[in-house]
Amino acid sequence: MFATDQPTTHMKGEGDAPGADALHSLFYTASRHYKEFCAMNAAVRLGLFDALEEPLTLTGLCTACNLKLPATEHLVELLCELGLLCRKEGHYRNTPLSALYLVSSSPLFQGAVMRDIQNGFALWERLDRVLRKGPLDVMEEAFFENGMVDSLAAEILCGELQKTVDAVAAIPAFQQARSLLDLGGGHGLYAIALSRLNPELRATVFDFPDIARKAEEVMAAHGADRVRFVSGNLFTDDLGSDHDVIFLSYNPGGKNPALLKRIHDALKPGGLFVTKHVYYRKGEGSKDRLLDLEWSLSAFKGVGKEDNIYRFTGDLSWEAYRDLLERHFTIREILEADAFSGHPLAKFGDRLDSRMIVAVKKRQGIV
Ligand SMILES: C[S@@+](CC[C@H](N)C(=O)[O-])C[C@H]1O[C@@H](n2cnc3c(N)ncnc32)[C@H](O)[C@@H]1O
Repeated sequence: MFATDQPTTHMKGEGDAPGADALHSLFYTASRHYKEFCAMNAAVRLGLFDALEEPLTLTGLCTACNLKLPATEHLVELLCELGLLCRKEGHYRNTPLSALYLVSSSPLFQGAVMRDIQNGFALWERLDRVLRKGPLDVMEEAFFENGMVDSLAAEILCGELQKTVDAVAAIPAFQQARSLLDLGGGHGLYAIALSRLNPELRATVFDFPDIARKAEEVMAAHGADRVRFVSGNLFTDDLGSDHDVIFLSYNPGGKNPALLKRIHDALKPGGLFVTKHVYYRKGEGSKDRLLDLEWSLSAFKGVGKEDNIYRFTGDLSWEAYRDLLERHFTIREILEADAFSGHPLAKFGDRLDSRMIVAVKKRQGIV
């Protein structure tokens, strides 16, 4: 049956037919990374890193986490290869990396980021349906509420939050500010951190009502008694007036002229507007095909999505947004992603080439 002289149509090297190595290499890399993610995720969900804050033997670990052999041995050895565990004299324990980010009691625990990535896979598994029938409809509020805000909160604590608020706190006018509005502030961490950097500042986190519970939980955990939550839709509801600072980070309205007018109206003359988003230059196409494809998996029932990642209906190009901004604000500073952003990460943590703009409101209104 397997005689070498048996004719085959697609043997490697025969005629112009390509060998399968290049294809198998794609399968291999993609599936291996996926399996590694599953292994890390299971370890977090089963509390393995929590147990390995103290060194344990394999049997000790199995008892502590109620796990079975031989799979557990393979898992812990794999986690050693990935740099998340180390083994010494028959005992396993966390490395500094897993101790800081994968132990659930750590303030920098990244479990929510992993859950959000996992939720993203559930959408990807429906790609063929999307290709035939179009994007899956999600309520905008539910989309953000469904783990994404928790994930963003965990992710930005690893660097983006600190770099961003340090850049804002370095602006002299910020130290004089008494009121700040964090529009689409979600978890509220920016408002909380900025209020710590200016003891006279009172901050309002404005977001959909579904986000209130999460934001209030974060505020309570940080004892942020000068920060409050106000619920509403930032495109239609009252944003208040005479704010000293308006902060807008990664929001569907980040390139929208109508929202810019509302922000201008809600700021006092001379007030600071700090905005951090991914912009597209005029005529620019895809920044990342994989992320564009992910973007196309779901459609908001609310603001419309356009074809590329973080592009929304009604968005202005980078040039047009900056021109409009310059008519009504004085731009003080434009920071590139390296100055404030964290590591690129799947699903909404992607920095791409985002920018942070610091602008001051001029005296005349937008007409
Ligand atoms: C990607 S998250 C960004 C959260 C936070 N600003 C940050 O940078 O980490 C977008 C936030 O905007 C909120 N949001 C989106 N559209 C909104 C709207 N129309 N009105 C109020 N909040 C909105 C979402 O609920 C979510 O909390």
